[in-house]
Amino acid sequence: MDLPAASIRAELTIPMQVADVATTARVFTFDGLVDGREHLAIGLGSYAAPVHDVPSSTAPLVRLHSECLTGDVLGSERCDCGPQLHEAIDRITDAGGYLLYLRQEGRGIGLYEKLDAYTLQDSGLDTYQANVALGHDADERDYSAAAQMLRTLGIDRLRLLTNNPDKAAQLTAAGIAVAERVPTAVHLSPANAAYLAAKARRGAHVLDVALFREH
Ligand SMILES: Nc1nc2c(ncn2[C@@H]2O[C@H](COP(=O)(O)OP(=O)(O)OP(=O)(O)O)[C@@H](O)[C@H]2O)c(=O)[nH]1
Ligand SMILES: [Zn+2]
Repeated sequence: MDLPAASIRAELTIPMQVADVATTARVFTFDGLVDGREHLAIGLGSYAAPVHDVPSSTAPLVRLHSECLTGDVLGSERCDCGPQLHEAIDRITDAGGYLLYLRQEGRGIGLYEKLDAYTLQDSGLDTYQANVALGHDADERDYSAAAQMLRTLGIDRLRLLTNNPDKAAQLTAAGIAVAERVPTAVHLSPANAAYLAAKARRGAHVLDVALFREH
């Protein structure tokens, strides 16, 4: 699939403190992304160093993290996005790689629509049925911009931290080699059990029960 080339718009260093872990992030913004959204690439560990210092022989650990304001910022327990974000920051800081923070709130339907979908879920629909009831696809995410960002950073081969095979399939179709799919933990809480069960039932995610972590 031919994607137009993007370019780096700015590159800056941000010192971070996440939970107990202090780390440094190298943050990139981009021009020319196909969906016009303000996605970030965040280099961690050895990739927090300027790109030209990074050895090209190692496949970086990469997570495509879809924005979830309620989970990432507010600590909502309706989903497992917040703990997965923190897990990704820890693991990528150790291994070296990139967190792509993708502005795909609500699997691409936006924040207000996601909250409407939550209301429908409170009256009995599951997470995918609620999207469809609102006139959306079950999952509207397209990872073309993520592939453009990776190309721009000089990454054409990576290890992908995810339980979602669609992310690997879309990157592969865009010409990025996924050397390995590294499972992310499943962070189980009473409030997100139905959501995780719906994901497992739909079968589009590989949820390894051994990786379920109780809060
Ligand atoms: N529409 C909708 N979006 C949701 C809901 N719960 C979480 N999300 C969004 O789903 C996205 C995260 O997707 P998940 O299916 O949890 O995980 P994933 O990114 O596909 O897979 P992993 O890489 O394994 O974490 C974020 O954008 C959340 O805002 C929901 O009930 N409805
Ligand atoms: Zn979430």
